[in-house]
Amino acid sequence: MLRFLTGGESHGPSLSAIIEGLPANLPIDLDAINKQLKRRQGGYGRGARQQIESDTVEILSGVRYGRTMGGPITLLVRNRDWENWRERMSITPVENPDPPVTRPRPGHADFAGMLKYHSNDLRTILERSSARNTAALVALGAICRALLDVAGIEVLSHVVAIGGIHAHFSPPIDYHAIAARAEESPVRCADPEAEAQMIAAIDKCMQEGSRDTLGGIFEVVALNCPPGLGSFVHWDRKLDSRLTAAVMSIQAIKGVEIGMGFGVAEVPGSKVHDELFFQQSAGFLRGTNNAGGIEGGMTNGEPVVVRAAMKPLSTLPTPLASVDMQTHQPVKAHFERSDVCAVPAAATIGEAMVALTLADALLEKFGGDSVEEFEHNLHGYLDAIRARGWQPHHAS
Ligand SMILES: Cc1cc2nc3c(=O)[nH]c(=O)nc-3n(C[C@H](O)[C@H](O)[C@H](O)COP(=O)(O)O)c2cc1C
Ligand SMILES: C=C(O[C@@H]1CC(C(=O)O)=C[C@@H](OP(=O)(O)O)[C@H]1O)C(=O)O
Repeated sequence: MLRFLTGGESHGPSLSAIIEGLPANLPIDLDAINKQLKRRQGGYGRGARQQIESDTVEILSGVRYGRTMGGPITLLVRNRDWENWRERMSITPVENPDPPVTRPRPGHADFAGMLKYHSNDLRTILERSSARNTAALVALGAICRALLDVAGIEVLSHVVAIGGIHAHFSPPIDYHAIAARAEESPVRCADPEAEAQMIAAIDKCMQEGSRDTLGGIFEVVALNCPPGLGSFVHWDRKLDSRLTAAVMSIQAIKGVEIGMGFGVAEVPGSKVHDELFFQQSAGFLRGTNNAGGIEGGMTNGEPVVVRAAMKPLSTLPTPLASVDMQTHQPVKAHFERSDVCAVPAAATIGEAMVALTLADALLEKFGGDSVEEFEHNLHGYLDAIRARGWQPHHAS
């Protein structure tokens, strides 16, 4: 069983994470983790904070000579901005504390958090509710990718919509090509026409007089998952419920769908279900992948396709109506600084959450205290299903 926890505040000294349950001898590449952290910081529309931060990981336990040792792995990502917040984030009481921030931002965790944690200062709420913590999750996801690599699984993403502007792709869909093109795009969108319009829409939201924020949709795809990860036997073993919960846990994500998603409700079954074929040379084949690679809570061998809708960020430069939590007077919500659009960053975080979920599902099915044992179990299973006609298709 894979277990992980993160700690840390947005403007505290650092973020930290512990992950436990990964097998020994898994290769861990610091550059590969840092590459993912850099991807998360990128994307057109991010605010001034990303110019302060330059995220890199430090590994404090669980790895020796570039390989896991089988024990808990402890990670640290420092917050550079902490230097500017030392006094305001002091762990010990200070003589002149910062005045409390009392004007909750509609849409953020401020209002419910202040009531729930009996706080008169929304700063104590935003520090942990902030998506800064996703840097720790992306570092964890990067470690899990090492296990996915052993199984040949790739996790990719791209942005499919920002501010109501949608990318269009004509079949056949080549996920490698889409992800490679998205990697070059400032908004991580592989459709050049939509990309230009998305950039223009973000620019508009940065201009005086029309300042605002934008949400959107990203898609995460996991290629080469063996059939049979997850299970239908209990609600909490179903892979679709685990993937959607993991992606929904990302700040500002308000909808998650797998494959055709909500579209399945609109058309008859004959237009939804992916017909099954068999060819001696290729094994089992599907004509379509409306199920998004999951049937009955299990991977079916097709690409796993997860899409998520992100709301526009709630720290608005032209703040919305709020109420001062001390005086109960009508006020404008608190504003310091904010991202305008973080959908490209959220796509990277979505990949990390999918990688964490798939690593957990792989370990549940194949187990093993060492990578060698894990591989032995994995190959034993793959040989067994190959004997029944299954073949990997290494779908693009
Ligand atoms: C990568 C990323 C960056 C974010 N940046 C901001 C931001 O700059 N300003 C903001 O108000 N919300 C931002 N958010 C969203 C808030 O963290 C989120 O809306 C808030 O915690 C409330 O949670 P909820 O939207 O899930 O209900 C960001 C989210 C992500 C994933
Ligand atoms: C720090 C990050 O994102 C932050 C997420 C966030 C929020 O409310 O979620 C608010 C902003 O924080 P700040 O007010 O310090 O600029 C973002 O910058 C990050 O992604 O590294």
